[in-house]
Amino acid sequence: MMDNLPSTPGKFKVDKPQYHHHHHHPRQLILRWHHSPLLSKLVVWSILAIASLLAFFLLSPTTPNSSSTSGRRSLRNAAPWGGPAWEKRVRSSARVRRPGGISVLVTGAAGFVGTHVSTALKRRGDGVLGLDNFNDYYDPSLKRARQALLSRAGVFVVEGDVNDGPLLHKLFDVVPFTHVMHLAAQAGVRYAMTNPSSYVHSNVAGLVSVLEAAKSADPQPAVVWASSSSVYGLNSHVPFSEVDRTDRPASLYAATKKAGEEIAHVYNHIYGLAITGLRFFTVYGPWGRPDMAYFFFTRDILCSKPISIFEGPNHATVARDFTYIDDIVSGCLASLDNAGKSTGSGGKKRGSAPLRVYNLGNTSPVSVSHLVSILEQLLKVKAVRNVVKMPRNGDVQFTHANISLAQRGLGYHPTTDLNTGLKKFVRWYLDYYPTSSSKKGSSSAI
Ligand SMILES: O=C(O)[C@H]1O[C@H](OP(=O)(O)OP(=O)(O)OC[C@H]2O[C@@H](n3ccc(=O)[nH]c3=O)[C@H](O)[C@@H]2O)[C@H](O)[C@@H](O)[C@@H]1O
Repeated sequence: MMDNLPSTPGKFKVDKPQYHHHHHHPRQLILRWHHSPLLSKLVVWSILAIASLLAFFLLSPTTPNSSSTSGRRSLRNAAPWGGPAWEKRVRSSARVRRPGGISVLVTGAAGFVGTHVSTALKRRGDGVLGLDNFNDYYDPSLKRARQALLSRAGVFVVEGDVNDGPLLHKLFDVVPFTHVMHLAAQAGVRYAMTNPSSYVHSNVAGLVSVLEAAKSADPQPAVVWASSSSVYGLNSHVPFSEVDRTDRPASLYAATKKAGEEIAHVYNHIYGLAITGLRFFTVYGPWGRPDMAYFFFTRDILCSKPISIFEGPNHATVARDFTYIDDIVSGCLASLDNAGKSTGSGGKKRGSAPLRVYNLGNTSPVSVSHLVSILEQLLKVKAVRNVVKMPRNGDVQFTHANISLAQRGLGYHPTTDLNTGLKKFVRWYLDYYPTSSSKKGSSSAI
């Protein structure tokens, strides 16, 4: 499956911005030199040379904000943006429809968490504008289905990349967003060994691009973004608390999320941006990510394909603090509501602003083998289990969140146990892939 993935997934090249820069026309410069024909000729030639160089760099597929591999996707694949009709859709989607409501730019809106957070915000009357590049790290048709869901809820998703600075600036020009919910990222712990550069591109460069746009915006929004439980890495102090060490990541994915937390400190310190990082603990549920174990275990169990269950050294169990999507959504909304205010404007800091990190977990780790048992019960199909030694490709043996900080700061109280949450996932799965239970031996539905 991994072989089909692009080297840099989803880095859709976006069209050049459609607004105009006001440069002096070259003729205005030339006219001043009309009394000296040689000089004017020289000037004309240098201007032409500079202009063609500029045109080369601006139109080349490897402009600074795109990775070299993204050039494989030609400009014609990009969705156009800009223009009065587009701006109207953007404004309408971002319009607040309740007193005291907030207006949120949600990046990664067609992603798993992004879709749920966007619809929840819209439901309570907040303004929401989505941004997503619809990359093909996993089946883009699932993202399109989520987009349809969002569209029915009144959320417009702009098709573009977080690395596209001009697009972000344009969005902030059109809408004075009060908040940014930055969820766009290259997820997945093990895939980082296959495609390391996509993690740097999305999770490091992409985050910087979003924070750059946010710090320049006037008013500056407060930023809430997705970090990861994986930042705890080799930490063995349980349950994981925000004060524990996070300087020993076990995967490049974790390292890019940890880098993001340090980058957040910089933008808070220099520009007065209010920033909250959320360390999500293995989030699952309806409309989830097909690259996650609970999802592909379900698919594979249904078609009697063997599944690999990892175990640690000396047959130690591997466990995760699986957290249900609705609990995560509550935590995200509470984070937005408690984000505090950015103090700067137009790139200048006016005072200190909050900088926070919260664990959003479930506080009850479950072994992978028990997760499989629950799925077997719900699907009424026995899994073909292969217990294998956990490969050394980034996984940690267990995660367990201490959530007291989020309880105090956000009123975060997860209420869904794994059994209940998986029941809802399986119900959705069988509804979304209706042939999956009858079509034995085929996994083509995904
Ligand atoms: O908590 C997080 O921050 C991370 O949670 C998940 O990462 P992970 O916990 O590794 O989730 P899965 O890939 O679904 O794996 C779940 C468990 O199943 C195990 N597993 C995975 C794959 C497999 O074939 N067999 C197997 O036993 C893993 O070792 C892990 O213990 C997400 O995929 C990350 O994007 C997210 O950042």
